[in-house]
Amino acid sequence: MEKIIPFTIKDLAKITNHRSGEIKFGEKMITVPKDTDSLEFLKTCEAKYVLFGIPEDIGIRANYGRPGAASAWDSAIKSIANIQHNRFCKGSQLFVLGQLNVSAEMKEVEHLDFNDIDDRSKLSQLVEKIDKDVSHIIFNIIKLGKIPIIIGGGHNNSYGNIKGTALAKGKPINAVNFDAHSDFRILEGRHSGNGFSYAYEEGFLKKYFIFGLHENYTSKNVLDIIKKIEDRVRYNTYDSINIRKEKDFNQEMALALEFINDDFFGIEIDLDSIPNIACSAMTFSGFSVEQLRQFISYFAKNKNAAYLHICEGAPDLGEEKNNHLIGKLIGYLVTDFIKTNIT
Ligand SMILES: N=CN[C@@H](CCC(=O)O)C(=O)O
Repeated sequence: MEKIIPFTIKDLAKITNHRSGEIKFGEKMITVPKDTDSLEFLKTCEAKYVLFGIPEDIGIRANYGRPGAASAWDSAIKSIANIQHNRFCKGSQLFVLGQLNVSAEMKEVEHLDFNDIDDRSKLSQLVEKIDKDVSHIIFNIIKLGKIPIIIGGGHNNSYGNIKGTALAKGKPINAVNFDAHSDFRILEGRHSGNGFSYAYEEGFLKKYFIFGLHENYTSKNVLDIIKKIEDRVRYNTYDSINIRKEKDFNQEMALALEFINDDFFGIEIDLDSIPNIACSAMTFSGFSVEQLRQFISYFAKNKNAAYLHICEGAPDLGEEKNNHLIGKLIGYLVTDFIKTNIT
């Protein structure tokens, strides 16, 4: 776990706005004591959930996207530290592991250009490097019987989450992905658009349900591939649920759960499925925040839910005066997960 920058009690104190008569998550969340190995500490720690940040956007750059998602972790942890610790949710359920140290990699990509074939290959190689670290860390967390809550970063990190969980569980896992995009693009070198196809091809992902695909942004090629493997990969579209009303949101959640619930599954949330959220693939049309919150609550209730990954939110691409809002949204999603997760 040497690639982790631990989050200390001092870091937490700096971002918590203390008020007399109130108790904030920042006063109750668990951090690793000074000079203690995170993993050793985690073995003895009672908190069930492990918060882990991946402040990178290299996978997004390698996918011709707009960088900015590296800033979501900072924004999220600041918001989470200021949630009220009360009868509805307790900060002490969360261990703040810290963030993946990607500073060297982020420096390296500053001047790389997606349009240059050599640069693109360098970007993909760096994504592979991050994949290894992410899967190693997720493996260790899950092996200890804990539940990771991962704040990205690009959706490329679905690969490391799935691989790490599968290795820890000793078998391939399933995933449900609330997303406008399939991220099942061809195996052309790693990036944020092919985390699930790589995990599938390499045998870490068994069954995959994509919830709320945007019909306008899914290629014929991907639809054809998915059609051929529909015993293992299924989807519904946002358009068929919220626009044409051919399908019902709640019934679709039940169908998706039935599909993936024969084994452990990861819950993947891409914030580019929600309108007006600053993201690489920002949109004005999509499911509401309330639908997303209901989705997390619904899937978290199941004992097979192995982790939660929230990604692609990019405060740096948002309005300067309101760039705390993505962190605040992530805070709601994290507490929705904790409040209903019963594993
Ligand atoms: N993870 C997101 N993948 C989408 C969006 C790409 C982008 O614009 O950043 C995709 O590959 O289509």
